[in-house]
Amino acid sequence: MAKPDVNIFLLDIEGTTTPISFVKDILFPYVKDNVQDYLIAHWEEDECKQDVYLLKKQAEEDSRQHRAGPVHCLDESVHTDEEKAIQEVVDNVLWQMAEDRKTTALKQLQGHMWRAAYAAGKIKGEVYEDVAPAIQTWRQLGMKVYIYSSGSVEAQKLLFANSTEGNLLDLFDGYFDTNIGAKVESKSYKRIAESIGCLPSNILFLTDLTREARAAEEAGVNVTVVVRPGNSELTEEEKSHFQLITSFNELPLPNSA
Ligand SMILES: CSCCC(=O)C(=O)COP(=O)(O)O
Ligand SMILES: [Mg+2]
Repeated sequence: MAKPDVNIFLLDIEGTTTPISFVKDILFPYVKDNVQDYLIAHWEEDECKQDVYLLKKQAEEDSRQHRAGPVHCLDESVHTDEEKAIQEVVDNVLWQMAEDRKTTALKQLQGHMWRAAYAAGKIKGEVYEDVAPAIQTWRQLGMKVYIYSSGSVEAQKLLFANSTEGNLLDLFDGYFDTNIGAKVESKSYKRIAESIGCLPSNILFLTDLTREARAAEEAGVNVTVVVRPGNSELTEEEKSHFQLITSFNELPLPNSA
């Protein structure tokens, strides 16, 4: 049953508003297939330099934490310094993606790469059909609606601006990404509440991942787990612990309980 003090919805993207298959089979392969050409084309541009700088800082942190990274075995005699540097970044990006890392550095580069793909009409952001009508109803009832995804804010806006359901940007009051903290850490949800200017108990977070749901709960945020085709199976304990919905239409509206 919805809690009466909830007046803010916080929505995950992958597995919640959007099929996991869109992210795994369309967005991520686009990056894997194009990262080398993208870096070669944009290497001298400020935005790309900033992306590479962040990736290098992350690689240094990973090395300090003894996380296994890619091993470089380039033949010095046939590669220029620039080719070598680009190949190292490509290897790092592919390694992070194979591990499904959610680092801010990786997500920032991915967002910049998807910009061109959306602009060229090569990609359309998939959004479940129930999402936009439900959000419109919530907004008519005076609720505020925010996004919290590991994808960068720019990537989030691109997806919703160029979606299968049209331009949905007007539906959202704001966007959060990992710059506010990781989705599996409870302090991220406290920071989000502070940033919105509300109490954690005013927020209802919708996500497919129970690790994120538990972190939000720990912060005092209300949680509903979204079960969509292709999402990870839930354990019996998870099924009984969390409120579950398979469509946004099933959500009991706050204040209607
Ligand atoms: C903004 S679309 C890209 C989604 C993405 O990169 C990702 O890692 C999925 O994260 P989410 O937190 O939405 O599950
Ligand atoms: Mg998700």
